[in-house]
Amino acid sequence: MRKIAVLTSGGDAPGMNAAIRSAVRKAIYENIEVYIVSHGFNGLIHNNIKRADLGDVGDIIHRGGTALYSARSEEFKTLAGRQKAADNLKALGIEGLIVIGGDGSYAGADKLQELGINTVGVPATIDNDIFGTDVTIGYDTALNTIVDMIDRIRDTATSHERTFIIEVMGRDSGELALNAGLAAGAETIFIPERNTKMSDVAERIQAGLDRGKKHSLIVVAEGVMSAEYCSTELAKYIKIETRISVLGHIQRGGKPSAGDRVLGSRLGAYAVELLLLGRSGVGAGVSRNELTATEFSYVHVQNKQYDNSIYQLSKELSI
Ligand SMILES: Nc1ncnc2c1ncn2[C@@H]1O[C@H](COP(=O)(O)OP(=O)(O)OP(=O)(O)O)[C@@H](O)[C@H]1O
Ligand SMILES: O=P(O)(O)OC[C@H]1O[C@](O)(CO)[C@@H](O)[C@@H]1O
Ligand SMILES: [Mg+2]
Repeated sequence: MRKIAVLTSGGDAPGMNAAIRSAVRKAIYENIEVYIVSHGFNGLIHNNIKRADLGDVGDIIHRGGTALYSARSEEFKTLAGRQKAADNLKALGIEGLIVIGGDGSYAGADKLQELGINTVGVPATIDNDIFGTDVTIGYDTALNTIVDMIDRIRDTATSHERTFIIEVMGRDSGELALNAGLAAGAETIFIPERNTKMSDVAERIQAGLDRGKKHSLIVVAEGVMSAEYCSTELAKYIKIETRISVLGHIQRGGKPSAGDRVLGSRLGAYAVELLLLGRSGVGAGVSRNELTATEFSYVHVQNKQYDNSIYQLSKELSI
């Protein structure tokens, strides 16, 4: 393989820049021509593809977001859109594509393969919802951001003796909510992977009040319900003063943690190695600190396991 391209797709994630830099520089190190595509799959369709040099990825390793811009491309979901994308790559002689993104981006990369482009995925999403890797690029930074925000909320919750309901991102995954809840010492965590009864939550809050505990933190994953809905439902069981806080896109921005930079650097370079080994249709990952490659077909059908012991521990510690 002589020419490859790199793009970022889906929600941006801190550490994507480290992965871009690593893929580009590793390719150059291996004497491969490397191209950068801006605006995700839309950029492929509209031919936003340019030859990259070492300097094109300089001074980005420490920045949040993605220097290549990202997109959610509806056109790429059509065969006609994907055909244009594949034709544009082939016209430049590009045989391999590294897709840095989430599960949706993997689905797109998988379909592009069918049109004769070798594709390798690099898992980057704050949601940590990709099977085949213990952790995705961006998750660690987002988790730390959320915990920092909840710490701030705790200050005011304590001062006013209130219950706060904090809504966090994660789409259908409870990973962010679960681990942020444990790390921030939340009393209650709602995640899509578990069914938590509002009546039980109200009972726990009441038991706390009876013991003299005045404030409470409830973390709710957006995949379960909104903070607003949670507040309305809780009010049916217990009369307490509540406030809601929707953390929103603050969770996605910011300087990548050292962990995300290391992960991005490892996986970006590994994706190049996989393409050079003739692999296609696989997602790069780390499992128990070893680099791994998992077939997209497997990634799509497997659900990432959540760790119930973390949920249990959080419950035991937050009485
Ligand atoms: N089934 C599919 N076929 C073709 N393309 C797809 C498919 N699913 C997703 N894509 C492409 O991948 C893009 C990114 O997917 P999506 O919006 O789900 O984000 P993601 O990669 O999962 O990242 P995140 O969840 O972190 O935002 C979509 O906008 C679309 O262009
Ligand atoms: O930025 P958008 O398009 O509103 O997407 C928000 C979604 O993207 C993510 O931040 C990443 O997948 C999800 O947690 C969230 O549901
Ligand atoms: Mg996704």
